[in-house]
Amino acid sequence: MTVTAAVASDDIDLHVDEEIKKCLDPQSPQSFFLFAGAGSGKTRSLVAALDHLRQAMGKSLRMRGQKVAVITYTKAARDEIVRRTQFDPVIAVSTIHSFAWTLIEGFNHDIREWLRVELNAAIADLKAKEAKGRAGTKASAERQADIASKQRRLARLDSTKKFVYSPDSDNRGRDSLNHAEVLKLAGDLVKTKPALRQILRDGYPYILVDESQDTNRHIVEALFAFQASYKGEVVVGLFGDMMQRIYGDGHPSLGESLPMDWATPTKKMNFRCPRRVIELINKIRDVTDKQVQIPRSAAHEGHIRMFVFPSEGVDKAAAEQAICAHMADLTADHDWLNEEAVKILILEHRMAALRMGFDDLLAALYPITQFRTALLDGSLPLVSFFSSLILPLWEAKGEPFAIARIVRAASPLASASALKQAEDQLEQLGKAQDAVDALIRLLDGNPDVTFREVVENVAETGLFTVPDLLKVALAGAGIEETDEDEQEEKSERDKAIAAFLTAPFQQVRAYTKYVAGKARFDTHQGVKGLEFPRVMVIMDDQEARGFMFKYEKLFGGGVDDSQTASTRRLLYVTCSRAQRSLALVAYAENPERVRSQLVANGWFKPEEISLGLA
Ligand SMILES: Nc1ncnc2c1ncn2[C@@H]1O[C@H](COP(=O)(O)OP(=O)(O)OP(=O)(O)O)[C@@H](O)[C@H]1O
Repeated sequence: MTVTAAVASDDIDLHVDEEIKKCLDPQSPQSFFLFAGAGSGKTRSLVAALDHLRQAMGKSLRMRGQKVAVITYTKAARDEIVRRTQFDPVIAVSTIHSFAWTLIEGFNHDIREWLRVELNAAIADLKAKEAKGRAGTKASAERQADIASKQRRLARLDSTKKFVYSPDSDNRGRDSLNHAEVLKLAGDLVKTKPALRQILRDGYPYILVDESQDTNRHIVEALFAFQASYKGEVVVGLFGDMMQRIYGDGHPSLGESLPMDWATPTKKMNFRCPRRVIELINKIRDVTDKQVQIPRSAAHEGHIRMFVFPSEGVDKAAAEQAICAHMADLTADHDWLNEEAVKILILEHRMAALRMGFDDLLAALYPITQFRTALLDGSLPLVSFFSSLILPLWEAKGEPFAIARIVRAASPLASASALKQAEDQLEQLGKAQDAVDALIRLLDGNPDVTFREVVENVAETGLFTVPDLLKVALAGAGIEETDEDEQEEKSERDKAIAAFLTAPFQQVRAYTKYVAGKARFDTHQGVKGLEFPRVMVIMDDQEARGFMFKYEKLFGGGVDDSQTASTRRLLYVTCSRAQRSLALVAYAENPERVRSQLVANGWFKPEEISLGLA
């Protein structure tokens, strides 16, 4: 066997993990920038680096009270790294927001002075805009309200002793900082306060950042400043891929003009995708940095197909169902017919809601900014009242023990104090049972029952405690019918809750599945970092309504501007999730133009694109 034959081509990137190990050597620490294409094993290299640090350095880090900081983009990614590093406490994994807050929490004086400068600058800016803008308009009224609110906050600053923040909430309290402020503040303070950089060095001599192309630019700049202050003492390791930059928060030119002392290992292989998908994503990438990936030797050929439909007059759900059947035939992979086994990527949550049947619920509440995060993670009390109490109770019908468990845990009728106070405990439990029966009768009796009817039923029997916002909405309904002035004064939020209450209760079932991540739908952005055997990407500019991405422009050979560029990057992310086969579905005003452009630019072969489903 010759020496070259012994080096299998699949090992071409093996040296990268060795290079990173060298960077982590405490005798000669070196920062590094590992940027490489999709599926190249960046996350795997991150975990390998952490394993190495735990083994080689774990003991000495623990003795000095130090930790390795890992910053991830999402909570799901954080949990995954925690799991893959066996919950080792020497590895401190956090999202960017909690990392930033750990750095600055308690620096109340610095926070106060920073806020004073920021608020004054923002007020001056708003006043300048107000002087230039037209008076009496909605924009002017909003500016004035904003100025007044910032002035009130400024006036409160000196009496605020302690600033508070929670990475997982809306931070609406008087002394709260908001998410954007915490990131900018942490970035600015690390850049300008040597003492803070020193604390960071003492606590975290290794800082590794996953998905750093999308990591907030203030924090990224602060990490560069930190590394520059302690060259040869600390390691900052950035993992990412500029082609997968899909949020506006990241540093647009990250990696350009990198300091000379940084190592830049690169990877060439894509371990995830089949050959045909790799060929496609190489083409998509071609107009940017021209990085070309190679498949591993055992990679399958795989399948890609593009289906283009007119944007109007198509039954989209039926078309997508038919595409699954078509893909099953084409690929001889019958799991395309299995709901659970196909990941369908949509551009915005509403597209999933329409397809799954919870559109009224989402359309009512999504526009309210303060509800949005909790609505999408399933924790909004006014909906979780239905999704985690009423729905499970109904689903437990016929299972007395399961019902009793829910009632005992949550019903005031069966609480310990209610039972204690009751003269006859059995009679008290009977009341709870009657309330359960009344609710189930209502739900069974009318498939179109609304959220309002359900909550009214529960309020009447007292089966569960109704959340305050729902109570207010129920009471407000009387006013709305009789007093038009009152109705006008209702806030957007109250209107949204009222609209939600008129939606069919049944919609909560599909909603619950979607927010629990158990549906086949996910957003294009939400699947960054993940992989699935069968992927269907739905591109529909019209349905996505004014979204920042425009597929028809990208496919139709429109002007190459920042919108086309960000759409191209998003397409790169979605296509590169596929492990076996990939179906792209575009709804376009001019399907024929899309087809000819995609064949002309070499992304697809003519037989891989169909107009409609022949
Ligand atoms: N050296 C390797 N040998 C075998 N499988 C690998 C190797 N490196 C990565 N993989 C596999 O390839 C897939 C992609 O790896 P990983 O998620 O780490 O890539 P990534 O570069 O972080 O991807 P992306 O940027 O697309 O999110 C995973 O299934 C992983 O287990």
